[in-house]
Amino acid sequence: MGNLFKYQRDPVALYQRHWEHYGPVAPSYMFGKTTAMLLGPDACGEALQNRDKAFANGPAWSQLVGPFFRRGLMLIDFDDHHGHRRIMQEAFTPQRLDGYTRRLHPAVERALAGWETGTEVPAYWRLKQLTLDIAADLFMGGVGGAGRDEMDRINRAFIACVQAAAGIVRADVPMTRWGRAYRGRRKLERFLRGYLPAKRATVSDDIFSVLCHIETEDGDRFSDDDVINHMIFLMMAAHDTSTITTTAILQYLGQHPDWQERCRAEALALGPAPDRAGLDSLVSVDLVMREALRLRAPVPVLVRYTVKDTVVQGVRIPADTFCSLGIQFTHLMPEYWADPTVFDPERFGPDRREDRSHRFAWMPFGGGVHKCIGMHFGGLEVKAILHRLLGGYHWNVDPDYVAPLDHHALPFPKDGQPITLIRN
Ligand code: HEM
Repeated sequence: MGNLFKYQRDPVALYQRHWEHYGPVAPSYMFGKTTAMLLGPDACGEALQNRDKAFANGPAWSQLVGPFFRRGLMLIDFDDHHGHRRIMQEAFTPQRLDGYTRRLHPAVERALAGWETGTEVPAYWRLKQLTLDIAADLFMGGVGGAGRDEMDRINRAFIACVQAAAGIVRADVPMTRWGRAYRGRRKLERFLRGYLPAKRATVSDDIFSVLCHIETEDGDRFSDDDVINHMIFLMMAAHDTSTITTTAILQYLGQHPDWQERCRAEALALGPAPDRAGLDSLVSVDLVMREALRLRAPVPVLVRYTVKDTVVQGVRIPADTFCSLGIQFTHLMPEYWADPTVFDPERFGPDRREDRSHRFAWMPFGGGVHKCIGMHFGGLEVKAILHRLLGGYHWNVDPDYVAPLDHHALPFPKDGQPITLIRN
């Protein structure tokens, strides 16, 4: 297993030790092979920019979650990726984002209606349910006959697919992470394929329908398999990352009542259902979101695989090397950030702009051709949830609380991050 267990215990500590010993390109042993850790903005930036096309996504991410998110946009490369990305880009134009924003508010309102107040709730799990409900609404246009139990099963299927990243038995074996993930994938496919004929037949403004009907100027369109593969990856990418971000923001705002008040004042000034420009004008919420994405990057490590020999920061990396890019580690480097572990959203303010200390100092959405295609949508979703939470509730979190993060796949608080919402 090599460094796998050390990673799961404390990834940043593991990366720090390698940085101190080797610098920006560090050998590391994992799954019986020598891999390369790329540490700091220079090494990560070189891999993300990928000037000599030596780094591929597919063979790297496939080793972690390949069978479950196969042919998702993040798992395909080069010309194939370029073609699919051009089509998918059509689903994220400014006009489409305006439409999604209009649908966001009622979806958030419906999802938040069931939240208990005055009693402790596990914020992470509630938000995960909420973002999945939003995804079902915005991505699928509602889920017709599917009730709460069915949606819970869908949520568990996504969780199983994501948790496969930490599987040790990497085959379809019952009672293992991969076994559960294979079952989850089959469930998701059945679920989505059931809606496909109706989505092909009529045009609506949800992402499922958009993927069924979009066409580039050259007439390129997605096949049925493409639509299903992209939907499964998109729904996972959209709901997991937004959940982690919103959970972290709830924690920090609960520990910093001054920031909570500042954000609330902005939210209340906007009215009940702000449009995209309105959400984008939530300046303090934006600073807090950037800081939360720095301190708790939802994707703390990116992975790549070298398809030919290459050189990073003067160090030769041979072909067929699995590489991990230390995103979270870079976000905490004192060389680029003042008091890096302290919550200080003003560091992103116009007077300081610490994120400009290096082009790749802050990269929660990655960079280069695979940079997150949903980053604007994700920001709008997080802000729409916060806008409603701040407008309706307040909350406190013990200033000494440190989220006990599970690092088997994407980082989440093992205790669910308990929180008590009080109505304003
Ligand atoms: C806070 C929210 C989010 C974060 C932190 C995040 C992070 C990332 C990162 C780091 C990557 C790059 C992966 C790589 O280079 O290997 C990525 C790619 C991607 N993300 Fe996001 N993401 C977020 C929200 C979303 C949302 C809301 C969607 C969809 C609506 C989405 C869809 C995608 C897709 C399709 C890719 C693959 C892009 C490509 O390979 O061309 N993400 N995301």
